[in-house]
Amino acid sequence: MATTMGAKSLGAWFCLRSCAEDSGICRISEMSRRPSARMMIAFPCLSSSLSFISSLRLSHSPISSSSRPRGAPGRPSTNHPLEVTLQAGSLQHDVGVTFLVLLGGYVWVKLFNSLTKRQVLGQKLSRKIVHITSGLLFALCWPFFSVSPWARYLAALVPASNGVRLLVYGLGILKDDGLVKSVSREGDPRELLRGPLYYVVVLVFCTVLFWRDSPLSIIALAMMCAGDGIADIVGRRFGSKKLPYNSDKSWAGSIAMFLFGFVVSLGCLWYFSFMGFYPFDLGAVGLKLAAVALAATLVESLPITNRLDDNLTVPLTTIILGLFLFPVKSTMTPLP
Ligand SMILES: Nc1ccn([C@@H]2O[C@H](COP(=O)(O)OP(=O)(O)OP(=O)(O)O)[C@@H](O)[C@H]2O)c(=O)n1
Ligand SMILES: C/C(=C\CO)CCC[C@H](C)CCC[C@H](C)CCCC(C)C
Repeated sequence: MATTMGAKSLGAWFCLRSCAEDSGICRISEMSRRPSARMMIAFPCLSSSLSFISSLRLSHSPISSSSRPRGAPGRPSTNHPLEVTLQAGSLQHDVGVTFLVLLGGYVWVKLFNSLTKRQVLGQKLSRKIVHITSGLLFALCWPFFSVSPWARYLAALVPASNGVRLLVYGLGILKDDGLVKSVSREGDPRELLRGPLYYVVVLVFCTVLFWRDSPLSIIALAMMCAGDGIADIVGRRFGSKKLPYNSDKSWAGSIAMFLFGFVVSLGCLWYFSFMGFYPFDLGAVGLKLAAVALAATLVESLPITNRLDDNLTVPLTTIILGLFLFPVKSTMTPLP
């Protein structure tokens, strides 16, 4: 208890020091706009359990020195022992978060496997819920990583290692009926090498390329996970009226995809804005987002699914159109 309090005050002191260095004047309101500070406010239990390392993270905000490439203007790169300690602290922190998210992903897929086994959920519905939730939950964990340049690469290890897992089981090197049942349509292990594998590849690309620097990543993931996922669930149940140009897809599925993709994207943008990553202005973003959601929905509805998987076409369309509508600020930092 005493250690935690001590660590927190030390962390707060580092934050004040960092704020003062960055802007000259530091106000508490400025602190609370920072993602790590937001995290502390929103998740006090998590923040206290992350204890000392987390407290040190207070000094690692997107606008603080550690996010700048070394040698970039603003603050000279030093080898001050304190800075080395802070960097080591955030590496430990990021490794810890990566491990927790990996574990979360594993438990999540297992949970749906067990619900399917106990016939609480049908296999198709269970697979779609895994499709809707896992990528989104993964992205919602991004704010818990530090602003170190290596954070995005560590985070990308989560979908990447799931990709390796899908390869191993999809190629039949190892057998795991539970995994196959939770993520395949018909229970054929080779299916893991298509939709699910593309899905985790898209997660890796969005994490490494856009990370929390641009709303593009989260919009692409919302359209792929929530939009495409709900189209299936609603379309199968209420999709009696088929689209004139595709008898496999329905108006109900496509309308649900547009609406749910749009609303979930908005929710995620608000969440990242609440965490302090980019501003959220409904008026400015609403129409653009609707245009992106419409384009993704149209592409998903085309009769091309046999040749091109929706897990590739939907995020790709979102990103291509989104690049024009939501310009990406270049903050890619080199690996240390
Ligand atoms: N716009 C849409 C999309 C899907 N569906 C319904 O959902 C089913 C599955 O669609 P789709 O996502 O294309 O399925 P798959 O390619 O089989 O599955 P996945 O993308 O998950 O691999 C369709 O047969 C259809 O009944 C729909 O009615 N309208
Ligand atoms: C069924 C799927 C796609 C078919 O269209 C989804 C496959 C999901 C992967 C096998 C598991 C992915 C795990 C995530 C990368 C991590 C989620 C972590 C979170 C905290 C639950």
